[in-house]
Amino acid sequence: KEKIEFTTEQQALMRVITDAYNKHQIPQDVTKKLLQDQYSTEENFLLLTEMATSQVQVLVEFTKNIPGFLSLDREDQIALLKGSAVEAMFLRSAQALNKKMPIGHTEVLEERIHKSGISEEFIKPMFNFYKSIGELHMVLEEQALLTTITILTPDRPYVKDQPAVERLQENVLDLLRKMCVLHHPQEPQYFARLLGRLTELRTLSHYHAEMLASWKVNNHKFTPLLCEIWDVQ
Ligand SMILES: O=C(Nc1ccccc1)[C@H](C1CCCCC1)n1c(-c2ccc(Cl)cc2)nc2cc(F)c(F)cc21
Repeated sequence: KEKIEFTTEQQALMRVITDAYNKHQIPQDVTKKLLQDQYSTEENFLLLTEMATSQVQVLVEFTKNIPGFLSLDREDQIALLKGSAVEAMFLRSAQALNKKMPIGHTEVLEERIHKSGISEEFIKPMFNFYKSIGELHMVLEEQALLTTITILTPDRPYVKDQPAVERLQENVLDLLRKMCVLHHPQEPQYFARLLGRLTELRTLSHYHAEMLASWKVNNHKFTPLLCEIWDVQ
């Protein structure tokens, strides 16, 4: 049985990333609203654009806490944020859906998302992804590290100094690998499965602009920030 040791740097990194991740409150707001009422497709679209806009703002704050992120080239910081915002939102959505809830709440939530106005063709791939995240039963630290790894993806468009991003990402990957052995000792392949989800996440995120454009509403209005980050309008 492998004895897991964390260096002092890794312990500090884990604490900083987990604390920053815990500051996010949006997913609870979304699930609470969705469980409270059945909204029209217009109201759901507005809720999505509002939530997604604040999610981007929260993501910017989160990245400031990633050790070394602010030392990256300024334009590369923007490229990493722009390249990961949609994926981070879908990851948060998956975690929101898979949170432990009172009996029957998850079914209501799923039903309301099915009926939210999203076009049928995207329901299946989206819920497949949510289910595949749920099956992993990630602990909070793993969720926070996986989001960080998504942000620190070196091969995003327009990133100039990829090696600098790789160095930061490697530290987080090393830490995540240890956390996986610690929390899932019976599943030696768990870390690999976790990283495999990032491929599924990237594929799902390719559809996001189409998912929004095909939302069953007459007027697809976006905030300026979403137009910037989400390649819409
Ligand atoms: O807002 C959202 N997700 C969000 C989460 C975290 C942070 C920011 C946004 C939206 C809702 C969907 C129903 C209408 C209202 C918005 N949302 C999505 C979702 C996101 C983007 C596209 Cl293109 C399609 C679906 N999947 C969800 C799963 C959940 F358990 C869930 F609770 C909310 C979810």
